[in-house]
Amino acid sequence: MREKLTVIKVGGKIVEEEATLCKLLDDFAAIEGYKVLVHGGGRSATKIAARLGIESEMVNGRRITDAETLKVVTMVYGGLVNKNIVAGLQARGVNALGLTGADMDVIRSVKRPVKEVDYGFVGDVRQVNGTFLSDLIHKGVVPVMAPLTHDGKGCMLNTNADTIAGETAKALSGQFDVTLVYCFEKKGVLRDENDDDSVIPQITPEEFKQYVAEGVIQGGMIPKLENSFEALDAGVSEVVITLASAINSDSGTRIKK
Ligand SMILES: Nc1ncnc2c1ncn2[C@@H]1O[C@H](COP(=O)(O)OP(=O)(O)O)[C@@H](O)[C@H]1O
Ligand SMILES: CC(=O)N[C@@H](CCC(=O)OP(=O)(O)O)C(=O)O
Repeated sequence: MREKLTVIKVGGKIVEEEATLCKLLDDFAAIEGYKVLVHGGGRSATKIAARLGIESEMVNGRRITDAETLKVVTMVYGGLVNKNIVAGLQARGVNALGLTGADMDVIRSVKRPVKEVDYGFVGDVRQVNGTFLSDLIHKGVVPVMAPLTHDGKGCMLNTNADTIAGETAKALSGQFDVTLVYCFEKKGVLRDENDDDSVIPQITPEEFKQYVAEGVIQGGMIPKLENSFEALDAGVSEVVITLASAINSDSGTRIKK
């Protein structure tokens, strides 16, 4: 039987506020067994870019990343956000190691080809070094992954954090029985975004299509669910979308194949 591993992805709204981040780190530290934390930080990047006079533009949930924006996201995700989380986990007795995709060639990507939109320095994941990550994890290290990849030719690339989480979970599913948890500021996927108690307990691909057509699921939730179905198809055992402060409970939305 494969050993259990939990991959938690935490988004920008949770990491930018000290109180919600501290609670998340407490809860993450309490998870038993092997674990990986993947973080976003889009909101922090947008705010710091604005302070530097750089405007942010998102298209279909992805940041248009020109050369100046790439410098900002590399500093914010690979530096500020990642190291705050690593230090916070070390303070809680978790032996965290912060990684971008470039470190030890963990995640290699290719610059997204220009079609209708030119995303600039955005990377589509091609390869995750699951063996290296699995060796680290077995040594008692807890990887903390930033949403940055590299092209193998010297260029860092910006990659959506939900995608990093999905791809990491997929790469580790050969060695572990992986549960992927997307946690954010709502209780799960909601039937009515304004009603916190309208959590949809489980979603199949057919129901997903229906909810998108009805406008129930929209925006950033669409790629999150697409990543979830892809992860399940690739061997991840379970995918849950839930409230950040509830990662150690059974609440939230379970994604079904
Ligand atoms: N049915 C839904 N239930 C919950 N959230 C939804 C739903 N449809 C769209 N959303 C939106 O999806 C967002 C989460 O996606 P995103 O912003 O990409 O997350 P993250 O904070 O994890 O990066 C929520 O903040 C919410 O506004
Ligand atoms: C290419 C791309 O869009 N990258 C994302 C990476 C950060 C992220 O995904 O952060 P959240 O999880 O907080 O949204 C961005 O720059 O916003």
